[in-house]
Parts: sequence; structure tokens; C-alpha cells
Amino acid sequence: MSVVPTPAAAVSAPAPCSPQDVRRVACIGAGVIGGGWAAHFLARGYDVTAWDPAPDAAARLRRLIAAAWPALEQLGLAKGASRDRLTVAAALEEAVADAQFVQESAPEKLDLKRDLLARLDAATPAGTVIASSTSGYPMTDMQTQAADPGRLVVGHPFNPPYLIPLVEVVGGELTAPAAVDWASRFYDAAGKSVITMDREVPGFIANRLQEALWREALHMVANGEATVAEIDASITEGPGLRWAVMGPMLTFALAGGEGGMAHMLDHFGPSLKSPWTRLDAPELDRALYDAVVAGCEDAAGGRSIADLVAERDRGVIDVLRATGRLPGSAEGAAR
Ligand SMILES: NC(=O)C1=CN([C@@H]2O[C@H](COP(=O)(O)OP(=O)(O)OC[C@H]3O[C@@H](n4cnc5c(N)ncnc54)[C@H](O)[C@@H]3O)[C@@H](O)[C@H]2O)C=CC1
Ligand SMILES: C[N+](C)(C)CC(=O)CC(=O)[O-]
Repeated sequence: MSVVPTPAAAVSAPAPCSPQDVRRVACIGAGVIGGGWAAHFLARGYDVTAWDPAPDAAARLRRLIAAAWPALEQLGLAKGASRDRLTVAAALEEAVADAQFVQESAPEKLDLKRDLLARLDAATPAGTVIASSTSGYPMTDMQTQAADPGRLVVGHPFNPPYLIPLVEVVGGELTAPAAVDWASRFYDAAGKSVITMDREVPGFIANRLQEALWREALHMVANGEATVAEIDASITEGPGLRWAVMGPMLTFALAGGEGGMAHMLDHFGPSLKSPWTRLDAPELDRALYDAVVAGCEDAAGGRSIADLVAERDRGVIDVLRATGRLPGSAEGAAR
């Protein structure tokens, strides 16, 4: 997608360095996603400074990075990459004082994000781009309190950021187009697969799609139409296998045989009107909550979260390898 200027964009100072020359990254908020970003940037050879106000955050972060490191070694570490290049700062200001890029991954609460992004803007060197990992807030709603909103962008990752390549980049009404462009080029240099959106869309692209699937899954659990295990198997044994190779559009084009998408639409298009979906969100009442949590515990079958993380990481690496997306694989080299 191309980046188009937004008329109301604030004028930010030029970024202090080119995206390819970044060496120091600050990760603000060091939970599941901030920790995953820190692991990714360390593996790519960056110096990483993290800050998180929780008293146990440093220990949690080091545990997360240690658990991710075997997968990252399999993916291939950048020259000079080391876990020793992580610093955990005692204060937000210290974490961003020398940062050439900032990735914010604090809890998904709008007031918290507004306040935090304003604090980061005040403490970060002029021009340095600041990205939020938000799963769905438009940057327009989050940049309201910052003195220089022009350098604030969304950089939406997928869990875990050290394995799933995609990051969705989009600015808000007051974001300078140059900041969106700079962030996209930085993520690209940092080994991510980037989609740069030219407008704000609720849920960006992938979460909008995932949420549709997730709502339907919750309706089915709530109505007793499918168990948690059946829902998961319906994807991992079915469409999920194809989606790692081709997205839903090309996958369905093949459903039309030699006639491709045109025949697929002629043949199955009328079924779009069938009442298959119930896209309004179901009530997340106690019964549904308990059914989903218990179903996931059953599905885990005694495996701990750490076991599942390791299993997922091994599986995703196998998929990346099998589809030629690992550096060094024959097909990967040709891409
Ligand atoms: N968990 C997921 O699958 C994904 C989450 N995201 C987004 O990433 C962001 C972080 O989510 P998670 O890592 O899942 O949450 P989390 O709860 O695992 O981590 C949040 C961290 O932020 C810290 N924190 C609390 N107040 C803070 C503050 N004022 N400033 C800085 N840090 C603070 C907490 O101590 C915690 O360590 C959210 O915006 C979320 O929407 C994006 C993609 C996927
Ligand atoms: C569940 N979630 C909305 C936080 C998920 C994401 O934002 C992306 C992902 O990792 O699937």
C-alpha cells in the first residue's frame, strides 16, 4: 500500500538517523509483546533498553528472552547479536534518552496509552519515531496529548513478534507521512514483513479478519455448537494449513478450479447471503468465559504455558522453513 500525506500532519523534526543505521531501540512495556519485541531486536543485533514499571518486570523479561532464544538461534542470529545487549532501565526517561527508535507495548487502555505516548514524546530525542503495538486503537485517538504527534505511528505486531514476520504500520491524522515511511523502512531493515496502510481502519487488516473468526468461534461455544477443541482442530487441520501458504483470497481462487476466482464467485457467491455468520459479538458472560477457559485447559492436556510456547515456536519455525521463509533456505534465498 502507498503512503499518502494527511493534510493535518504535524511537522516533526527529521529522524536523527536513517532506518538502516539504527543501533539502539527502546522497548517500553515488557510483557508478552514488549518482551517479544526485545527478543526480536536483540536477535537482530540491536542494543535494547527496556523499561516497565512492574517490580518483577526485569526478571519476567529475561525469562521470556531466555525461552525465545533457542528459536531465535534456529532462525539465525545477526552478527554480534547477544542477550547481553539488553539493558533494563530504572526510569522511562533513561530508557529512551539515546533511543533511535521506540516501541511502546503497554497495556491496551486508551488513557494509559495517551499519557504514556505524551511522556515518551517529551523524553525521546527530537525526530525519533515512536511506535505503538496497540491491537486496535487508531493513532488519531492516542496521539491527542503529545507535543509532537507527528512522529507517533502504530506498529502492530503478532505474537510472538520474534517469530511472526508481519507488522502493520499506520499513522494517525496528526502523524507526519515521513514518520510512517521511516517506521516501515526501519521494520523492513529489522527483518519484519511490513504492510503500510494509507488510512486508519478499525482493527487494521489482520485483527479485523481475526476478530470475525473469533466472534464466530465464541458464538459456537456459547451455543454448544462446537467445542473449543473442535474449533481449534477445524483451523489447524483445515484452512490454517493453506493460510500459511496462501491467503484467503488466492486460496478461494483455487476453489474455482481452472476458472479461478471468477468461477468461484459465480458458483459460490450466492452463498454469501446464507445466514452462516453471526458477526455481532456474543455476550461474554460468565458461562461463556468459563467454557472457553476450561476448553483451553482441556486442549492443553496438562502442558504448561511454557510448554505450549516452546511447541508453538518449534511449529512456526517448521512452517517458515517448509515455506522457504527462513534465511538460508533455498526458496527463501530466491524470494
Ligand atoms: N498479547 C498479544 O497477543 C498482542 C498484544 N498487542 C498489544 O501489545 C500491547 C501490550 O500487550 P501485552 O504485551 O499482551 O500485555 P502484557 O500485559 O503482557 O504486558 C504489558 C506490560 O506493560 C507494563 N505496563 C503497565 N503499565 C505501564 C506503563 N504505564 N508504561 C509502560 N508499561 C506498563 C506491565 O507491567 C506489563 O509488563 C497492547 O497494546 C496490546 O494490544 C499487540 C499484538 C498482540
Ligand atoms: C488478541 N490480540 C487482539 C491481542 C491479537 C493481536 O493483536 C495480534 C495477534 O498476535 O494475533
